Amino acid sequence: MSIKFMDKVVLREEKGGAAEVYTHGGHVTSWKTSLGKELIFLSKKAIFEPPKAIRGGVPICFPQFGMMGPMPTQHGFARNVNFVLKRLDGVAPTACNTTSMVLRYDGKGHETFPYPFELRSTVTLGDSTLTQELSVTNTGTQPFQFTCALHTYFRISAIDQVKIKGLSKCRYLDNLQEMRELTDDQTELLFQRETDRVYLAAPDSIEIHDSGSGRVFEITKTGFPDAVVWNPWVDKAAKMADFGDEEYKEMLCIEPAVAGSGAVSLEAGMTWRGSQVIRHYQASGA
Ligand SMILES: O=P(O)(O)OC[C@H]1O[C@H](O)[C@H](O)[C@@H](O)[C@@H]1O
Repeated sequence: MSIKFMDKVVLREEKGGAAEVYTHGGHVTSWKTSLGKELIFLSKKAIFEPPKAIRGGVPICFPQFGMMGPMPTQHGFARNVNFVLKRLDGVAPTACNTTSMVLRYDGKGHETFPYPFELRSTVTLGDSTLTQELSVTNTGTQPFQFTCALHTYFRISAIDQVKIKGLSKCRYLDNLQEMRELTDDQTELLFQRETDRVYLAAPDSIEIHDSGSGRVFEITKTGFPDAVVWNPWVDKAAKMADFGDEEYKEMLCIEPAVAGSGAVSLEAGMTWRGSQVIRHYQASGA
């Protein structure tokens, strides 16, 4: 792992849980239980050198998810630039379980996205929960459209030990079949190969059940209509310079997204909001 000096905020909650958020990309890179167990995947080969995006954690994809928008670069540019720490009204200076970071863009620097905006991400650590709230304000005079995602990399015991509940019968776009629209006919989603899907109008509650650790992650999203599910598997892992060849076995991305269901249109002066709350618990009998 290559690390240059970068600012990060360490969040702590009363029971002993902790999380880390870098100002680079407003990027959550770690979330640990009160027993010190890491819940978020961060690649051992992650490169901490702006403008490179950090591999793992929770990259904020904005103002574009994937190639769904006018920009030539995958996932927009918020994950490549520095956010500014924002003072939270009504929060005591000693409170250390929440942080708010802001990216202000003046519409200059990206020819294909000439629209000023303010993007704010607020991360709050609770007892067994991590909440991330995004807001986007159009600070310009023209309406604009955006797609986005909270590209969350979960740390799992082993990819053959996890299943996803909540996506059965959902329609999805398969990124491995030129975005062909299909329906998920499995009752639970298991992983035996590369998976890269945009679930359309996905339920707001999705669960990861990890039988290896006995852990359940319950993801509750609001504002994001879609959910992306991604695991690069063997060949794609081998092609990524900042990702270990075997690391696909320890991670799984579930990403609340504004993607296949269509972009958000934001009028001048208006604000859009989206959030996810991730709760973890041990399954009974585990
Ligand atoms: O390599 P990145 O630009 O970080 O993208 C990583 C992955 O992000 C999303 O999950 C997309 O659906 C995938 O197609 C992409 O490979």
